[in-house]
Amino acid sequence: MGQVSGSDDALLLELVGISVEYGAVRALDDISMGVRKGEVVAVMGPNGAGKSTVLKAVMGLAPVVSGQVYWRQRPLAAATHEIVKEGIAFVPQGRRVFTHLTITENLEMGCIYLSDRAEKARRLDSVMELFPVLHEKRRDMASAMSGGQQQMLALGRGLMGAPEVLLLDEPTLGLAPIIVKEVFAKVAEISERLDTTIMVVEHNIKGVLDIVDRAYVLDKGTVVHNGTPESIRETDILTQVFLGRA
Ligand SMILES: Nc1ncnc2c1ncn2[C@@H]1O[C@H](COP(=O)(O)OP(=O)(O)OP(=O)(O)O)[C@@H](O)[C@H]1O
Repeated sequence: MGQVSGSDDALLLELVGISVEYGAVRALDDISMGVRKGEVVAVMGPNGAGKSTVLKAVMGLAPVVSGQVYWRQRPLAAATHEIVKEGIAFVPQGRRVFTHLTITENLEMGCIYLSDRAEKARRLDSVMELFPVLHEKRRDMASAMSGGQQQMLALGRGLMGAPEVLLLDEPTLGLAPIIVKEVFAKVAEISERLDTTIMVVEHNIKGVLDIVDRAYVLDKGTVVHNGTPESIRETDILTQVFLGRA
């Protein structure tokens, strides 16, 4: 968890009254949430609660029917590729690495819009320093990497945009327990070393609560809890939503 800075409680990234509809399915129903500079915030909840849709709504990838996303207290109305340039990176569920490209080429895709070659090289160096495995395998094709290594690559590619906020969608999905620990440790390290603000959607409740400052619990498209990991551990809110009693 990085240093939470700023003179007030202003949210760096904020969703206000957001509703999303996929045809007849109301995936998010008037939700409000956000993240302060330096915070690591989790979004948790059962399958279909709307967690991924929260991140997609920020990135302009979900059909928002009402509400507004604010970035540094200003409405965020840019197209998806512009949002990345604004300083918000999205690491999608399932990693989505380019298997037919090398590790280096995959990383470079994270700042494809950048024409400054020296800056691109600087970012490559710093990402490879953070992820020694990517440096070691930099000339290998991504298809030759394990699931855990591909997740590190997806994180590294997100960081190539030098983001202020990193949005992570289920970074530990499908990984072995020992690798899950490594991924959480790396997310915590990114927060500590780079002071990156992080919003992470996770199904691994125990693991994620150990690395976040705060968490939102979603159920059926609404926010049913917002608080510290301690506040969540002290209530039975998770039992209620996961057993369908909320
Ligand atoms: N592209 C889509 N078209 C239609 N319905 C969708 C689409 N994407 C999501 N939904 C529906 O919206 C609701 C919320 O989905 P979302 O993926 O955000 O949930 P989630 O909490 O991330 O779930 P999971 O843990 O299963 O990924 C679900 O009912 C889902 O079926």
